[in-house]
This record gives sequence, structure tokens and C-alpha cells, in this order.
Amino acid sequence: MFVRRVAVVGAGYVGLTSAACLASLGHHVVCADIDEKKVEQLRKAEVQIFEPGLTELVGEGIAAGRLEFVVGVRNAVPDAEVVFLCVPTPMGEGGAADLRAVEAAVAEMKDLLAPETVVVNKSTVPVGTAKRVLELLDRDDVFVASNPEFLREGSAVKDFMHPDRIVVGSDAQNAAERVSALYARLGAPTVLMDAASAELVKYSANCFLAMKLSYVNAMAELCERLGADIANVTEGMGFDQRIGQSFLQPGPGWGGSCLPKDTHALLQIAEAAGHEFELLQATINTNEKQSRLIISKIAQAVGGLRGKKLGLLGLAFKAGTNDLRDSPALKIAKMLKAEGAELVAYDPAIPAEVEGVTDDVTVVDDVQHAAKDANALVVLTEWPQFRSLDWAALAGAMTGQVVVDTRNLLDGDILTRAGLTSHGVGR
Ligand SMILES: NC(=O)c1ccc[n+]([C@@H]2O[C@H](COP(=O)([O-])OP(=O)(O)OC[C@H]3O[C@@H](n4cnc5c(N)ncnc54)[C@H](O)[C@@H]3O)[C@@H](O)[C@H]2O)c1
Ligand SMILES: O=c1ccn([C@@H]2O[C@H](COP(=O)(O)OP(=O)(O)O[C@H]3O[C@H](CO)[C@@H](O)[C@H](O)[C@H]3O)[C@@H](O)[C@H]2O)c(=O)[nH]1
Repeated sequence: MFVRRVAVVGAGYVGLTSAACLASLGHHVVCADIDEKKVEQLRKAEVQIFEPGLTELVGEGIAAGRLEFVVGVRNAVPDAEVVFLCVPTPMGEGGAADLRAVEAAVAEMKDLLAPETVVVNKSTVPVGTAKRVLELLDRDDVFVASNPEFLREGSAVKDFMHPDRIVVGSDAQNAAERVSALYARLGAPTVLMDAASAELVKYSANCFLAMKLSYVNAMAELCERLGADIANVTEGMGFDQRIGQSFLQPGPGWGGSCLPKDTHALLQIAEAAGHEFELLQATINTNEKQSRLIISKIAQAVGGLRGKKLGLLGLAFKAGTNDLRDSPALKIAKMLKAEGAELVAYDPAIPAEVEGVTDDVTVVDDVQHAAKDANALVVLTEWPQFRSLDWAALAGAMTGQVVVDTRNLLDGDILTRAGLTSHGVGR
């Protein structure tokens, strides 16, 4: 079997998943983070993020002696043949990606790398970053490649182990081949290309997904005006194999740690290249509009927001994760609060004492508590367990009898039987 010594820099969603999965493929992986507490926990196989299968995989990797956690880049890279950069690239000034974490990691490793090492950008980075990293390394005996990651939160391990494709770009063909060989056991379609194209694939894919969602949300609004049902429209569209059934669910707007920042970053990349990307701008604008439409819908359903008590069901940016970064639910909560509503929220993955939720919301650990004296319940995250809540008991605790289901998640008949009036999106 083909075994390599691999370093992974950053132990977040992408870094930790990559490290654990690469170890499970048989490679020897050293994963570094700057967060000492996180490293301490990971050494005990304690995983703080909500990813099915990840804790088990980390434990197996450690037990097999193939997965190690260290503090700081300098302790991970000296023996590595391939170094994956999996550090954050958040939205910076003006919407462009902030590359400071990438630059800091590269500065720290540059004099420690063994000759022939391939440094791989797995973080989502603007076109030209592979070149920039090579300049920063300032060595002619190492290589740089781009290997964008397409995993989704909530299914990170599954996505990593069963990818639709693997993309590796490098201006040094041999480096790209060495990186793609790490994944050989996955048997996934693999596309090798130049570094700039690989960097652009990632933004292009995420922005296309965002565009698909904005299109569906805009179509949902049209359905409401025309008396059509978006579920029927998307089902009918989705059978066309060129469109597909997935990523067609309307909602409160798209969010999360990737789509918002990546759409803004590509807009900046395009602008810097002299290209006015109107379609992408419209995609972002439509998403902004979606949150305003949801606020109006809730206001209309409860007869104005000032002084109304609302129980929010869901805070995470989507079901299956406890990630709150750029969550549409938090954005909507902030807007509701600004309009004078009082908010209590319940999310099965977010404990009451969680940090990072705005002061605008009181988080509770019990859904019944969120419903108490509420004028309405608002579903903001599509947790499947919300479908089978005791809706009659919730209705009994509420003062109003209204549910606004921004995810079209719930069964309308069940709500009607519980005496509740429901308002969905696009129907
Ligand atoms: N989250 C996703 O679903 C996803 C999917 C594909 C790609 N990406 C991209 O991958 C990158 C990482 O995203 P993430 O969600 O895993 O981030 P994250 O915030 O979950 O994790 C990043 C980790 O890097 C660590 N770190 C920061 N600077 C460091 C340094 N100098 N040395 C060592 N560790 C350092 C942080 O402490 C943190 O643990 C981003 O560019 C993101 O756009 C994310
Ligand atoms: O039919 C749908 C599908 C998604 N969403 C929303 O869209 C957002 C993004 O969802 P998703 O793409 O599943 O989340 P991420 O985990 O952020 O994954 C995206 O961002 C990652 C980081 O770049 C990429 O790796 C993934 O391929 C890409 O799907 C969330 O707010 C979802 O609720 C909808 O409203 N309707």
C-alpha cells in the first residue's frame, strides 16, 4: 500500500476531517493547531464539532499510531512529504478572503520543510494563492499544489471518503500526481489541472450552489404570488438530469461558514480582474432579500412584530451541525429583535449555555420552554426531529396558534390537527 508522511495544519472541520480520514487510508498524519486546548482534547480523541463518525475515526487513528496532534506548525512539518494547509480564510475587508492565517502558517514552515515537500492549499483561497505561497516559501526545492475541499458540514467524513471528485492543481505536474496518489484508495474521479484553475473550481462550485439556492428562493416568492407550490415546481424541474433534485429546497436564505464568504470573495476576484459579475451580485442580493421576505412573512402572520413573543426552532445554519457561523437563523433573529420581538430559541445541537449566539436571543434546552406564551413558533433550521414534536402540547403552551415554517419542513395536516395555522415558503 502507498503510505505517506502527511502534515495537516489546522484542526477544524476540514483539517481534522482530512487528518482523520487520511490516517484511516493508512498514511501517517501529524495534525497541528495553534489552539492548545483543542490539541489537548484531540489527543484524548475528544472532538468538539458535530460530525458523524469523526470521533471514532480520530480514536482509531490515535490507537493505530497513525494520527498525532501537536501544537504549532513547527512540530508537524519537518518530516512531512506533503503538508496540507487547512486554516481559516474568512471574509476580510471589502469581501475579499483574508489570507493572514495562510501566510502565518507558511512563514512558520518555510525553513523547516524537507526538500521535495509538496505544500497543499486545501483552504479555499483566491486564484493566485498557490503562486503567492511559492513566493513566500522562497525555495526552489519544494512544490505547491491546490487541492480544494468540497466536504459539507454534518457529512464531512462521508463526503471526504466518498467524494464526487478530487481536484488537484499544480504548475508542477509531478507534485499534483503525488497529492492525488494520497487518495488513490478512494477510487474517486480525479482531475489534475493547473493551480489557478483548481483554485477557481472551488469558488465556481460554491457560487453555482448559492446561485441555485437564490434561484429557488426567488422562484418560491413567485409561487406565492401566482398560487403555485414550490415543492411541485422543484420536483418537476429536478427530474431533468441536467438540473437534479438536490439543492432545490427553499429556506430563510443560504448561510454557513462557506457560501456567504466565498460568493463575496469571488465577486472581489472578478472585480479585480475587471469583470463585472452581475449574476453573482444578483445571487447575493437575492439572498439578502430572502431574509427581509421572511421577516415580512412572520410580521404578517402575527400582526406586527413589536412586543410579540416568538419561539425560534433552530439556530444552526443547517441541520446536522452545531455551527453558527453566518447562520441565517441568527441573522433573522437579529432582524426580528430590531423590530421589537422577544425571542426564545431551541436547537437540538446548541446548548443553552452556548457562546456565539447574539444577546438578542434566549437559548433554552427544552422546546416546550420555547413555545411557552409564544405568539408564534418559527422553524429556521430543518432538523428532522422537529417533524415529530408533540405539536398539540406545543400549541397548548402558546398564546398564538401560528407556525412559520421557513424550511417547509413540517406536515401541514399534523399542525392543523393540533389547531395551528402554518405558513411555509413558496406555497
Ligand atoms: N467548513 C467547511 O465545511 C469547509 C469545507 C471546504 C472548505 N473549507 C475551507 O477550509 C478552510 C478551513 O475551514 P474550517 O471550516 O475547517 O475552519 P475552522 O475554523 O473550523 O478550523 C481552522 C483551524 O485552523 C486553526 N489555525 C488557525 N491558524 C493556524 C495556524 N497558523 N497554525 C495551525 N492552526 C491554525 C484554528 O485554530 C482552527 O482550529 C477555509 O478556507 C474554508 O473556507 C471549509
Ligand atoms: O436545498 C438546500 C440546500 C442548502 N440550503 C442552505 O444552504 C446553506 C449551505 O448548505 P450546505 O452547502 O449544505 O453547507 P456547507 O456545509 O456550508 O457546504 C458548502 O460549503 C462547503 C465549504 O466550502 C463546501 O465544501 C460544500 O461543498 C458546500 O455545499 C445552508 O444555509 C443550507 O441550509 C438550502 O437552503 N436549501
